[in-house]
Amino acid sequence: MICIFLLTILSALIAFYVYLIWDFNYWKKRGIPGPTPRAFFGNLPSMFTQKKHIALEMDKIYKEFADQPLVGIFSIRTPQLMVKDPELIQEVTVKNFKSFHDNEFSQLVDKKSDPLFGRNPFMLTGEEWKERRNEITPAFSPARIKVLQPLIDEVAGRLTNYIKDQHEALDTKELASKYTTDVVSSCIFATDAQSFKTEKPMIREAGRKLVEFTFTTYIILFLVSLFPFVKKFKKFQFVAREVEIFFTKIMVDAIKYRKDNNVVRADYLDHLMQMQEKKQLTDLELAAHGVSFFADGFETSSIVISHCLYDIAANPNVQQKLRAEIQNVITKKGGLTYDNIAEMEYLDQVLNESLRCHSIASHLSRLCTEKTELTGLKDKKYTIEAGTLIIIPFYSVFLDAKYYENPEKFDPERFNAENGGVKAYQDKNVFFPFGNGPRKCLGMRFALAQIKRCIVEVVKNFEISVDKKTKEPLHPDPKQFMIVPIGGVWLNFKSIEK
Ligand code: HEM
Repeated sequence: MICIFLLTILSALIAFYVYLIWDFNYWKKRGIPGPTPRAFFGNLPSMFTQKKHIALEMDKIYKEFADQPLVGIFSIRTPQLMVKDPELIQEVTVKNFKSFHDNEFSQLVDKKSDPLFGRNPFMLTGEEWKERRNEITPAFSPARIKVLQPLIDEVAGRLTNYIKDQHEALDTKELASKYTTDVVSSCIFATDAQSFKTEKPMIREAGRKLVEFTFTTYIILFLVSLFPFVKKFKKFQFVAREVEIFFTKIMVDAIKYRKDNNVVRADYLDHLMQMQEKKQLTDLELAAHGVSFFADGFETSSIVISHCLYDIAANPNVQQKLRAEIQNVITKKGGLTYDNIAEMEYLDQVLNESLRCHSIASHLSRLCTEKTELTGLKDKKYTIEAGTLIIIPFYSVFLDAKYYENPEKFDPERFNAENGGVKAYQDKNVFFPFGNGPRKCLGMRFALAQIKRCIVEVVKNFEISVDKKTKEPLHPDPKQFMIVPIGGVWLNFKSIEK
């Protein structure tokens, strides 16, 4: 009896092992090079062991296959294709977009399983994605963002007052999260999130729950990597029900307040209200739009702000030059309007260089939805099967010495006008911090407006320096999905007396 039992267990283990390694010849058969995968882990063990950030793990593979345009890798047992060559990246994201319009997350949720995330453009696929993106794009026009500028200014003022009241080094990620939470909440929900006043304000806590990867999230990601077919039958819920109820109520209240008090302001909320009338959207659908803006808007921008302030603090010459530009614009133009800030060329260079040195994530992803042929260098053809997940390792591309001289150096001058500006790198397809092609970041204009306003506010009012509590060189925290430094970014702020 025991023998039969042990034999059954052994057979099951062997069957499972064979299942795990069954496809490990996939890339070899197609003539695509790649690192040897390990049973159970594939080539990206840190996705689950969390010993190293996934960006560093991918970077190791990227460098190991330095001269290869494509590298075949495995996530546990599933073949994935790392596309490294800039021309091929352009083919996937732009030229052949019709075969690569979805991303890796889009298969995990739907509207039924997760009413809020299931309606976020980032998660949608095909026609529904297109429709939703078209619906919301006008809300991010320069005119609508300009209307929000006074709200952003007000929060920038709160930020300055808050910093002045502190007498020790501050964790800039935390500081920037307070700022972006208040800006985004004021711009979408017309509500003061009170991040600078209260220790744990409700909106910030709910926002935290929206973006954090919980243990359950990791289990789901692990299971779908192990058994990819599960995605066909089962969709998941990432936003907890209580968070869904919280944000739906905020959205409904904001709209009611506007209607009851006849508030007219041509902004994002106004755009949603017009859509509600035209398309008979439900409260839940409106809340989903609001939550998309909130979730996509506060965390990403706060990471970028904290990295950019770190770069400015660590490079006193850059700080001086930037402060001079800001003073100059204020003196000549009389104030910090949306247009005046947009005209600051050096600020743009500094921010772009910071986005290059510190990508917010390891890669973009695209799912191949129909068999497609890509054309590489010397007209070499590569056939990509439907279902293949494409990994575009932008973290590594931006730090590749082939495209950037002395890539580890923070040097805003590489983006100056004499060198062709940022366009020179965009034309070579080696700079795309907001993604590329029709699926490029929808909130880029808003992100730039809130980030630049924050940087200008801080550099105008404070001399900043890196505090010894910061662990240098910065090293990505393996426990976070986005690239956030271990231990935080601690800066000292010295008020500039006028
Ligand atoms: C500096 C801050 C930000 C960065 C670096 C950033 C970066 C990105 C990237 C890399 C993508 C994927 C693009 C692709 O696959 O080609 C993306 C998508 C997206 N972002 Fe952002 N983002 C930022 C801020 C924002 C903000 C503030 C919002 C909204 C208010 C936003 C809304 C979105 C949306 C809706 C998508 C999905 C677009 C689609 O799939 O059609 N992002 N972002």
